[in-house]
Amino acid sequence: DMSSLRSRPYTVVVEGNIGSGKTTFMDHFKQYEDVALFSEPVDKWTNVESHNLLGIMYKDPKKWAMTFQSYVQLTMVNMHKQRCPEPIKMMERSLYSARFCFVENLYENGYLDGPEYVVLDEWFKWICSNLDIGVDMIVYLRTHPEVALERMKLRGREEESCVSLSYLRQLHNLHEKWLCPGGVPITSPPVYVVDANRSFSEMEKEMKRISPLICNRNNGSLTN
Ligand SMILES: Cc1cc2cn([C@H]3C[C@H](O)[C@@H](CO)O3)c(=O)nc2[nH]1
Repeated sequence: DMSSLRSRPYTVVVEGNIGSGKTTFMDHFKQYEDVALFSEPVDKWTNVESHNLLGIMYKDPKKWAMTFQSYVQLTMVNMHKQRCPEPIKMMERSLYSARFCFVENLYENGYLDGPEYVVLDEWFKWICSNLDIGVDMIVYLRTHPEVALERMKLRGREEESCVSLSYLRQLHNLHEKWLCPGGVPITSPPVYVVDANRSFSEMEKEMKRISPLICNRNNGSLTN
């Protein structure tokens, strides 16, 4: 079959605000042996040679945003390039949300200065044009920022204790601008918007609706 011609597995990226339910959504796919799950390497971001980059970034974003986002970019490239034997690779976030949501937001808030923003963007452009960082599908867990805030508080990640509703609103708007400009989901790569404001049991139904789109891929077929 044509799958041997593919240099990478069919890649699905799960995107969404802080507290949008990405981990819960991805846990549903543990039951499929054809799907390899790659979670955000938060454990790396909170312990790089004993430095908690996530923590210091939230405590002093002006000073540490560049350092943190530079390391996030490295770990996300690593995740994109991670080979997996399974035909389907599902990633939590991507190089793209790093650039279009988080870096953009930090720059808009003045936590990244012009030179820092430009250098991160130069790295991003070089990576995109020199490495195969292809994404075949995006699942966008869309939430109201108020819902995301409540979920984030429930989870209680210490580093996020200072994250405000306005910060989540900014990130929400940047996700919308990137994935559904003018309210219309982009088609390349295709974006499946999931209403993630709903309860877990209702989300289960959504996952059952989405799963066939993801799991019944006959890889490499030209008639995608
Ligand atoms: C790609 C990417 C993920 C990501 C997460 N984060 C933050 C948001 C959450 O508080 C935490 C875990 O997602 O890291 C960030 O500031 N910049 C990021 N860039």
